[in-house]
Order: sequence, then structure tokens, then C-alpha cells
Amino acid sequence: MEGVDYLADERKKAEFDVNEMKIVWAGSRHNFELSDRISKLVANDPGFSKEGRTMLPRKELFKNTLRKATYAWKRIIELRLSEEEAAKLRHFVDEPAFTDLHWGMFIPAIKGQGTDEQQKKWLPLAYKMQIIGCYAQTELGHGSNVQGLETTATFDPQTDEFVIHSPTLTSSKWWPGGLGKVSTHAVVYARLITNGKDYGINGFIVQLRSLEDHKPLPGVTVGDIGLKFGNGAYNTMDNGVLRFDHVRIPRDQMLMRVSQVTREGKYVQSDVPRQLLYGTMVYVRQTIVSDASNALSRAVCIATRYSAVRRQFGSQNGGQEIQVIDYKTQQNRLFPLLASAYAFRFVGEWLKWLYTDVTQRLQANDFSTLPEAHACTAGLKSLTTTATADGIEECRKLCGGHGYLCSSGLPELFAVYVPACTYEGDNTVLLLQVARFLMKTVSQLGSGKKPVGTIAYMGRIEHLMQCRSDVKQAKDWLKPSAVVEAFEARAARMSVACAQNLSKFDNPEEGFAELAADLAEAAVAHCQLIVVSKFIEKLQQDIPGEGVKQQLEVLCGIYYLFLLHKHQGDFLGTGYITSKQASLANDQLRALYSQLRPNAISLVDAFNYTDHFLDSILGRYDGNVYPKLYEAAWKDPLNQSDIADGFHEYIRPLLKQQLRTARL
Ligand SMILES: CCCCCCCCCCCCCCCCCCCC(=O)SCCNC(=O)CCNC(=O)[C@H](O)C(C)(C)COP(=O)(O)OP(=O)(O)OC[C@H]1O[C@@H](n2cnc3c(N)ncnc32)[C@H](O)[C@@H]1OP(=O)(O)O
Ligand SMILES: Cc1cc2nc3c(=O)[nH]c(=O)nc-3n(C[C@H](O)[C@H](O)[C@H](O)COP(=O)(O)OP(=O)(O)OC[C@H]3O[C@@H](n4cnc5c(N)ncnc54)[C@H](O)[C@@H]3O)c2cc1C
Repeated sequence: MEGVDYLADERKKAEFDVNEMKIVWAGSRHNFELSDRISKLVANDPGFSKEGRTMLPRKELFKNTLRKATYAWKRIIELRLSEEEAAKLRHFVDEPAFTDLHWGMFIPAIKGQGTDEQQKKWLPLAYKMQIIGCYAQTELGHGSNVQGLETTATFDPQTDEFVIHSPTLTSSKWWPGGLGKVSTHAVVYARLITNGKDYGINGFIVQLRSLEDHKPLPGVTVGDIGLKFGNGAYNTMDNGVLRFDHVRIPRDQMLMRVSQVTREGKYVQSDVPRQLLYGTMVYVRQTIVSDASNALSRAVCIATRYSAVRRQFGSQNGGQEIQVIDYKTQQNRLFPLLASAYAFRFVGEWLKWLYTDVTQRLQANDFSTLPEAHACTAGLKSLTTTATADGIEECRKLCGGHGYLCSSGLPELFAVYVPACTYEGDNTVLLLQVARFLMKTVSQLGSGKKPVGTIAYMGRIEHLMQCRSDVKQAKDWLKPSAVVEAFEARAARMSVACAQNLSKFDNPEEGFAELAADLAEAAVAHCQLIVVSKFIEKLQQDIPGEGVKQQLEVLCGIYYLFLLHKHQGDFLGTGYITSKQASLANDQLRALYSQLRPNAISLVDAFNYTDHFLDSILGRYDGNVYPKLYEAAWKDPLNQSDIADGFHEYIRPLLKQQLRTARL
């Protein structure tokens, strides 16, 4: 029956003002109204339909993405959308495309690493999309190790040009999105060589294709790297391969904010730190953290709604069976993910603030907070994308067999999301960056340098090394001070233990390599402390709306108690809690699940997702799952005829042969 809300009873159970929660989720009333307006604009426009996307062969899929991305751009111009509105439109169109790299990396690289003059020349062309760019850093042989890249940019003083060259097969650029078939230009990272000396990696703007006929320019070999994981999914993107055979570019196409090469070929290092060359990655890592809550909340919305619709076992006297959401095991798998979606939302908001702050400082030549910004963006990118990718897969399993159908929306969501654990820095490599930062911090304790920001807790190291939890009953675990101290003590003790073990090695790099697994765990503990602290800080703000703050307190409690339970070994092993206190934490966690249960559907409604955006039969707002699943099955191309293609060729002879054998 159309128009019936099968989840209406669930919605009536809510103990808080859902509309106010929508504003908390969006970050502000302005953000809510913006998201609401743009998501509906996209959902109601047939030009952005997702129908049949997972069934298209690659060439058609890709062409369809080109159509959608250019149609999006046309609508942005026609509707005179602001940058903020355009970014929202891209989000709700929900299809990775070359435009992501153009706007998300090519332009930021020029802005961050180009001189004023270079920005004046290139940005207007890029803003009007008269040139389309990508970010060509990774090579076939090296991705994580940026200093190991092999592409060369050799200065030729005779002609005042750089010669860009790929000296080996492994120096082929490999992976850049938008490169394979679309980009006319790229910011290419290459080893800068002048006067015979190698000055390491720098960015260069290189034209790849003709602006007349789009053919690769002389000396440029470029193409797509091939089909990737999952149907549809990230195959809408033309990740590419690129080789240079002595391609010449003018000297002024070297991005010269960090260092310059003069007309005479002299290398000049300006007074900004070289790490600014990695600035685009810091920016994108911060956007990836913000985006984690989008992807996780989407999967959680689908799994929560479906868990309320789905019933299995427990029918009494012919009554209805139990909703699977009422099983404690389902709650123990689902509710921490719901809580994580909210936690990542708030930490994402905070990281955006931190990034804006560091950017303003950099503009004023204050580089003091750059190391912390790097550690936070790297660590939180790693933590949130790992948890989100795992969480999406868990949501698929929470939906049983139906979660495996593409029409559940979950397989595609997973396939699109999972590379976030690798791109913009492999998650383990990034954790090791955080660990380096932590080890440096520990080594400087007592030097008079006071740790600030997210590592301020290290300044209380003596207390944190010896304090013990004073939790006596389950509800003591609801006290923010008890929780923050537990996470601080665990993180501090794990870092100090690593530092002590490192000091046993004569060669610190050898020690770091040997202890890498422990160091990565210490980094996780530090990053979890940040997420927990930011959630707790959020709750200290004035939050309007009936029952909204109480629900957020429940979610926050679930988030940290679930972590405490999952990482019990760390908390017990470092001696901060006893096994009795660990068990009390678990009792409190179960109690919070019961408090959350009646609000679960409304908490996912607060994400305010349209059915178009969710693109999931299991996650439909009205819960009308079964008729729609049944209907969708018949739309599969295999069901266009009763007799499948290939039947006469392969199956019929088999059946006939069996018939003959049976007769014998
Ligand atoms: C229609 C229009 C609509 C509008 C649409 C708008 C759409 C916008 C969408 C935007 C979304 C964008 C979508 C993105 C999609 C994903 C694309 C993915 C792209 C990529 O993957 S690009 C390639 C990314 N590659 C990596 O991340 C490589 C990882 N490796 C590294 O970062 C480094 O090699 C590594 C591991 C850090 C090591 O570097 P190394 O130089 O060897 O460094 P050391 O370890 O020796 O450290 C030296 C020193 O530097 C510090 N450091 C390191 N990195 C940084 C940094 N980034 N910032 C600051 N400081 C850094 C490090 O801590 C050390 O410091 P010390 O003080 O200890 O010396
Ligand atoms: C979908 C997608 C889109 C991408 N888009 C772009 C793009 O637009 N532009 C671009 O330039 N690049 C892009 N990339 C490339 C991406 O940035 C790299 O793949 C990424 O940085 C990881 O590097 P790698 O592939 O060299 O992994 P590797 O470093 O080879 O990792 C392999 C394994 O080795 C481990 N490992 C590596 N080094 C260490 C270490 N020091 N200590 C411990 N373990 C280690 C890793 O943890 C991992 O398990 C994209 C990648 C993907 C998948």
C-alpha cells in the first residue's frame, strides 16, 4: 500500500524533538536549511536519477557520470549557486567524478603552493572550468613514500623551461582521479633538479591534453588504469596512468610558494616550511573526516530502519515475531555505530575549526600549530575512515541476506567508501605519523616546552601515570571527568611505554620500525581520546530542543563505553581500571542501549536523508520494504525474458543429454 508509514509507531516513541536534532546534526540552522533545500532539489531532478546505475557497463557508466557532472555544473551556473551550495549539490548528487579532484585537489594545490601571480593566472581558468585539473602525485612504484617519487623536473637554463620526464616504468603516475580521460592539466609532483642537484619533490602545473581536440600533447602518454572494486561504485572515476617523455613546460609553471628556481637556475628556499608542499593533503584529510559521518550515518540509517521492519522468531500465541532491533546482540552491533556517526560529526566540525585556524596562522607566517594540525588530520582521517568502512560492512551484515542485494544500497556504499582507508594516506602509515608526533612530545616532556592543544594532557603526565579510576558503581561511568581521565591515562601510558621501549634501541629508526605495531596502537588511543573529548565538549554547549541533549548524552556514553569495552585490554593492561570497573562499564553500556532503543528511528531520521540520497529499499523512510524489494527484482535485466540468453546454447543441450541418459 502506497502512502502508509510502516515506521510510524517507531516514530511516535521518540522522547526528543527530532527537528531540533536535525539542526544539531547539520551544525546550524543555516546548514540544515541549505542541506534540506539542495537535497530536495537534487532528488526532484530526473537529471540526477540513480536508476540502474549499478547495472551499467563501465563505458556507459562513465559517460553517464560525465553527463551528470556537467549537468550539475550547468545547474550551478543557472541557479547561481554559491560555493557552499555547489559543494552540497555535489554531495547529494552522490557520484564520484573528475570534478571532485578538480575542485578538491587541483585548485587547492594551486591556492596553497602557488605564488600570488600564479594564482592570478591559473585560478580564473580553473574556476570557470576552462581548464580541468587533477592531482598527480602517486606513481606505480610509490604512493605512501612521497620522497621516493621518481618523476623528474630538470631545469634547462638554455630555454628557461623544466623538462618533465618519467625515467622508469615505476615512475608512471598511477591512480590520480580525473586523469585517465578528462583532465587537461595536472599538478604533477616531481623531483626538482637544477644545476645537476636533486632538491626533492615539488609541484608543477603541466598541460596534458590539447584544449582543441583533447588529444594527449606530444610526449604525454595517458589513459585509465582499469576497472576497480564493486559494481558502479568508484568506477565512475577515471583514475589514470601518465607518462612523460621529456615534456617541456615554462619555468613559471613550477609552483613557487615554498621554493623557487631563478632564471639562472638557482634554487631558493623561502622561509615557509617545506611541509607546506603536503598542505593539499592536510586539507583533503580534514574534508575526509567531515565526510566519514556522512557515509556512516547513511549506512546506519539503512540498518536501523530495516532492523525495525525486520522480524524473526519469538511469536507468542500467533502474534507478531520480534523486531530484530530488539535483540541485544543487534543493538550491541548497531547502536555503537549510530553513536560513532554522531561522534564523527562533532569531531569533524572541530577539525574544520582547527584547519581554518591553522590556515589563518600560516597566512600570517605562524607555523607553530602545523605539526599538531598534521597529526590531528592524519590520525582522525585514519581512525574515522577505518571505523566507517568497517561500520558500513557491519551494517550490511546487520541487514542479513537482503543487505547483500545492490538494492539495499550497502554494497555500493561500501565499495565507494572503502578506498578512503587508502587514498590520501594509507591508514597505518598515517597512524605512524601520529606516533612520531607523540614520541616527540614525550621526549620533550621536562624540557620546559608545555604541550598544548590535543596533547595538553601530556603536561599532566606524572598524575596520569599513577592515577586510578574511582568508579564504584555503573552510573559513575556517566561522569565526564571519570571518562576523560580514563582515556587520557590509557593514551599517556601507552605512549610512555612505547617511548621507554624505544629508548632501549641504539638506533631510534630501527626501534621505531620494530615497535611499529605498538606505536600504531598508541596513536589509536590518542585519536580516540580526541573524539571522546570533543563529544563531551559538545555536550557542555547550550543545546536547545526538548530531550535533545539527553539523547546526545546517551549516544556519547555509548560511544566511549563501547570503546572502553572493545579496548578493555588497554585499560586493564595499563592498570587504570580493575576488571570489576570494566564490568561496571559494560553494565552501564547495556542500560544505555535500552534508553536509546525507543529513539533509534528518530535519531536516524534526524540525518534528514531523502530516499533519493539513501538509494536503498531497506532504508526507505516509510519502511515499505518487502513490496519494493519484490518489485525491484523484476527490473533486473535477467528478468526481461523468461528464457535467459545462453539457455539454448548451453543449458538446453545439457538437459537433452540428461534426458537421453535417463532413457538409457
Ligand atoms: C560541480 C562542482 C561542484 C563542487 C564540487 C566540490 C567537491 C569537493 C570534493 C572534495 C573532496 C576531495 C575528494 C578527494 C577524493 C580522494 C582523492 C585521493 C587523492 C590522493 O590520494 S592524493 C595522494 C595522497 N598521498 C598521500 O597521502 C601520501 C602519504 N604520504 C605522506 O603524506 C608522506 O610521505 C609521509 C607519510 C607523511 C612521510 O613523509 P616524509 O616527507 O617522508 O616525512 P617524514 O615522516 O620524514 O616527516 C618529515 C616531517 O614532516 C612532517 N609532515 C609530514 N607530513 C606532513 C604534512 N602533511 N603536514 C605537515 N607536516 C608534515 C612530519 O611530521 C615530520 O615532522 P618532524 O617535525 O618530525 O620533522
Ligand atoms: C580510489 C583511489 C583514488 C586515488 N586518487 C589519487 C589521486 O587523485 N592522486 C594521487 O596522487 N593518488 C591517488 N591515489 C593513490 C593513493 O594516495 C595511494 O594509493 C595511497 O597514498 C597509498 O599508497 P600506496 O598505494 O603506495 O600504498 P603502499 O604504501 O604501497 O601500501 C601497501 C601496504 O604497505 C603498508 N606500508 C607502507 N609503508 C609503510 C610503512 N612505512 N610502515 C608500515 N607499513 C607500511 C601499508 O600500510 C599497506 O598495508 C588514489 C588511490 C585510490 C585507491
